[in-house]
Amino acid sequence: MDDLSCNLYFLARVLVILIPLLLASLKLRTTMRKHKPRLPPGPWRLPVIGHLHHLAKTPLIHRALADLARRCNAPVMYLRLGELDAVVVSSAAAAGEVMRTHDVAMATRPMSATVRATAAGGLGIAFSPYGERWRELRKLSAMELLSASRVRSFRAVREDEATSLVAGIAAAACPPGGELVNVTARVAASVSDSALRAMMGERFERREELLETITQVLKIGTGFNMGDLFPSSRLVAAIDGTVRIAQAMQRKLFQLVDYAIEQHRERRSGPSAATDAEEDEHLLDVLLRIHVEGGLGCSLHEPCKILGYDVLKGTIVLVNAWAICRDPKYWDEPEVFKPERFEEGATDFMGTDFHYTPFGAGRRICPGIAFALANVELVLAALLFHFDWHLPPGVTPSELDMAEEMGVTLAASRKFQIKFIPFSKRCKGGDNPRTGTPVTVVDVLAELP
Ligand code: HEM
Repeated sequence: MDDLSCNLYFLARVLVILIPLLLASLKLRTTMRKHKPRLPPGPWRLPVIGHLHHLAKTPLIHRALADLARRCNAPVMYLRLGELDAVVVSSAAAAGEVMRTHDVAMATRPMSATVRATAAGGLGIAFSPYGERWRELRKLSAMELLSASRVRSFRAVREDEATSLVAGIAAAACPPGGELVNVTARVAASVSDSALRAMMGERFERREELLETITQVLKIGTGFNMGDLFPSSRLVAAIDGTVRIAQAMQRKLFQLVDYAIEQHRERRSGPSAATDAEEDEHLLDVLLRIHVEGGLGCSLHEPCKILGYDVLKGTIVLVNAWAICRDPKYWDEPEVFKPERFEEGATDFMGTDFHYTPFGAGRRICPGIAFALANVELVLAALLFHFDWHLPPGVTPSELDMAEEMGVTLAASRKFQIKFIPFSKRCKGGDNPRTGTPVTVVDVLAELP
């Protein structure tokens, strides 16, 4: 074979290999373009950190996300947060698609490294992946722990705690003391005691430690620590240190719960056990019974579309309920305190109106609604009934610092000091017109619908 034939033969062989490859790559590109997901819009991003720099202005992430969504005019917005893909939902219509239309696909909560450490990998109901185990836990909550009849059974505990709260404030507020009262701390302690007594039947000896640990867990579990955003990097996790702190907290929580179980078991087997009425069953008894009797997988995020945009498998979907609750599209003067906006009862808070979802919605809606309402309603009604509330001298309502603190739940960053003036008749133990006896918190309860 001469040189020319040799070259032509070589060229032909190259072409025979290249042309199919080129055609295949062209076809792949056309197919990919045709099937390229239509991701939601988002702001400009940087390498490595993605969109994190847009959130650096404030530690209050919900505010930064709301601001960004508004500026991008994006009720559904895509963000790359370090190594994580996230979609932020900031409108009621999109929230409805997440929590109703795609309820099943969204039913496994994302678990950041910090949450994984504090929640022991998702053993409890709140972070258990959607599946058989979660269904069992949910059934247990609905039928045994948080049912309407169980919540009713703790009525005496609630009334007792509310009475102590009112008495404590009255003692501090009545002359000659007449001091300012830290209402945040007092209400938090009272509601916690009520919940702990419902769980164990007694005040927990190590209550302060337990409440402090829970408060810390709620503060660090937001999912926005550096270790959460770069989960594959051991270096970032080591420098950030939050996961290590979370592990220590989880150990502490388990220790405290073990202690509570032991204390409860001892009490149940002690001399008073025989006199305990059968209906005197607390939440810990129910759990221990089920543990003895026996009883008690993971389905992930399918890809789906929200308002026409593709949300890919593995994406974290954040419904910014805070932003939706402040959207003038749904609320008249959203930043103004107007309790009368709820008077007609036109807005549902049980997960059907997606512009107001304080308890969430869909499959993972809060199962503790009845328990929560019974406590909140009584405490608020008792304090409003017994006292006139005043701000500390010289402070006007517009000067009140209403800023919130970042955490799993958003609490006011500042403790509220209130001057409580007992309504004089009630302060002196005035008469209940029906019974002729002093008005008590039980009378307040009776007035409730
Ligand atoms: C005013 C008080 C409360 C509020 C505002 C509240 C709010 C919420 C919210 C927003 C969720 C997430 C729902 C979702 O993902 O769609 C939730 C979940 C949950 N809440 Fe509450 N909650 C309150 C009180 C309680 C109480 C008193 C209990 C128990 C005694 C409780 C137990 C739970 C549990 C176990 C979950 C996780 C449910 C699951 O993942 O299946 N909550 N709560």
